[in-house]
Amino acid sequence: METAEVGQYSLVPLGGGASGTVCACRRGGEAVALKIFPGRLYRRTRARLDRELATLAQLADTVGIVVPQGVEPMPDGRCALRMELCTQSLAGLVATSGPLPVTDVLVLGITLASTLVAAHRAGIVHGRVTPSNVLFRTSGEPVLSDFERTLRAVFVRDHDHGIAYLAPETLDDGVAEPASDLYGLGVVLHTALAANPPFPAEADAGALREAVRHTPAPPVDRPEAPIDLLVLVDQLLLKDPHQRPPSAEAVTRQLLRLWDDHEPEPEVPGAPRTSFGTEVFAWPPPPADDAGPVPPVRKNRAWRFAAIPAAVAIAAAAGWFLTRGPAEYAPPAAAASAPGVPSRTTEPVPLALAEPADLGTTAALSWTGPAGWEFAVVVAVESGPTKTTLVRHDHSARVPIDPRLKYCFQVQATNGVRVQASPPRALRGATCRE
Ligand SMILES: Nc1ncnc2c1ncn2[C@@H]1O[C@H](COP(=O)(O)OP(=O)(O)OP(=O)(O)O)[C@@H](O)[C@H]1O
Repeated sequence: METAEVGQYSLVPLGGGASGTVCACRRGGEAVALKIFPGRLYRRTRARLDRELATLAQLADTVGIVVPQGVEPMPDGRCALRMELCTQSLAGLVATSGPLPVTDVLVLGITLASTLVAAHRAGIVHGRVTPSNVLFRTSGEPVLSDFERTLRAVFVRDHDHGIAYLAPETLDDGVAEPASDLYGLGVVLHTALAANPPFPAEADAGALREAVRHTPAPPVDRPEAPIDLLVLVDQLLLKDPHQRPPSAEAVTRQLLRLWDDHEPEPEVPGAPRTSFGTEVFAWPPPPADDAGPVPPVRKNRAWRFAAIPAAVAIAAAAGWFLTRGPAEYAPPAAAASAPGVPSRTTEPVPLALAEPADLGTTAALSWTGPAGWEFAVVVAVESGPTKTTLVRHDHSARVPIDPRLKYCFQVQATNGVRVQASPPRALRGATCRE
């Protein structure tokens, strides 16, 4: 792949369009993705973009999305949006590896549907959920990128761009609603299962518009896939937004039920495996005096993703738990076996939250839990809102609190297959339901 040197930057172009060219960028010891804009950003656009990024950053606490880290100047005077560098997109993955195993499709679906739950609850509609906007982290975790609607509004693309992936109701005016994101999820899952989108992307634009508007999506030919998964994909791709599943929550619940019933495919020795975590571009060899760390090139590493990312597993559990109303706690056993929560085995693991320390405007929490699991802290105001924050492998956290209010706390743990919750702990005499 062609590499350009710009000042101290080594740039490998990954693709792009009207809103900019995305490049993998190595500079010093750091590797990032840069979306380099074709023109300058006006002050008002920049302010709107900054607000949008701040809102997205809140979502990134609980679900997998690529949140750009900010706009920065380039050595050649252009400016660029800096993002974490992912390995590849779903579009790239199916182009090289073919259809994904059903296990991976379920993980992908649960991850993306949970992400849409969080986005839609925050009032954010993505509007372009497509296979090239589904990326994979180096860990293999699938993430949704390209949420920045501000850029799409400023750098307007060719009217026919990406119509193979767009919901029929958005073809004319581009206005997307939550149901349009569900259609996008259908396109993504169809592509993951069939290695092609439902309608051929290379078709003539007029014929493609007609097909997206009127032709029923062709069924996916995967006899080994659960029939309910194939039916769900068909429902997501219905032309009438009102006939699609009612919400991202409903889709997440349905996918989690399928996950609970699903037996992962046995590995066939020598058979090609999905490589969610494989890097697809090779950096040029570093100059001899460049001793800084560079990201490892793992061109042939096959990596099978068969666990739900911790953030998503916890968000799914918390989502269920929250639908029961403010400050209403599910008992730990119920949380672990709640419908919709990944729970292949029910053997409890030791997980206990110590008495919280009241520091006025913060509470200090600490807990014990199984090694290697990831944790999230649930903070609920008595008869008020609840917030869940992923803290990964830490065993303590300080959380901001209002000195006037009573709180309940809980810790949730996940190994990517199960979620378990600690008994709740009260602060200032709050009543926490067991
Ligand atoms: N953070 C990133 N890390 C790695 N690759 C990325 C990253 N962001 C984008 N890409 C890849 O760069 C390419 C260009 O992305 P871009 O978002 O500009 O356009 P697109 O996704 O192809 O089209 P659309 O405008 O319809 O979303 C895509 O192939 C995408 O998968």
